[in-house]
Amino acid sequence: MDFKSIIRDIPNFPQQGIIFRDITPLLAHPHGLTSIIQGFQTKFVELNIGEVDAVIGIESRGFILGAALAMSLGASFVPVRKPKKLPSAVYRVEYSLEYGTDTLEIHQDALAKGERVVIIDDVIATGGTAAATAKLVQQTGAELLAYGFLIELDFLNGRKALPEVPIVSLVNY
Ligand SMILES: O=P(O)(O)OC[C@H]1O[C@H](OP(=O)(O)OP(=O)(O)O)[C@H](O)[C@@H]1O
Ligand SMILES: Nc1ncnc2[nH]cnc12
Repeated sequence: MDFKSIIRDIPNFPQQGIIFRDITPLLAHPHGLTSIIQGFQTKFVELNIGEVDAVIGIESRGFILGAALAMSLGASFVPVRKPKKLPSAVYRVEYSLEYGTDTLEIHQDALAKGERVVIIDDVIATGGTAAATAKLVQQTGAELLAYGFLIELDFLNGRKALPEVPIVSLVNY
């Protein structure tokens, strides 16, 4: 499937100068989500990352892709959320976005030490969100195997902000 031809470009959203890559038309396509998940799985197999115990999905668009991948792999799904959403004890990290700053949290008991995990999100821009999520995973003691992004904005060099694990992206701009 030609993802790029289905993803919609919205200029000047949510701020002047940003081209927002809108994945809703791809999610609306009857085979869109299946093709994305197949894309992740094929690339993870090629990279030989091995058995995945848990998929970490980053709020909110990462929940859609992460939950679908977890189902397909027969793995756990663990949400990383914006602040004050998770009800039990959390680890917390602050990070920068392409536009603004934010905080992310994970439940302290969400992952066991040594659990083998991948982090999934729709977009890597500056890499701040994904790097913050790796810090949260590190605090739990789980093992980060790889990242999966539907979209990578190459010109922002986000992958330079990430730890040295394989990075899969399905569409590049
Ligand atoms: O690489 P970065 O510069 O950190 O940017 C990437 C993040 O920005 C977007 O999230 P947003 O905060 O807009 O949240 P949403 O998924 O809830 O719309 C996107 O879904 C990624 O999570
Ligand atoms: N340009 C962009 N399009 C969609 N999501 C984003 N998240 C950060 N930058 C983005």
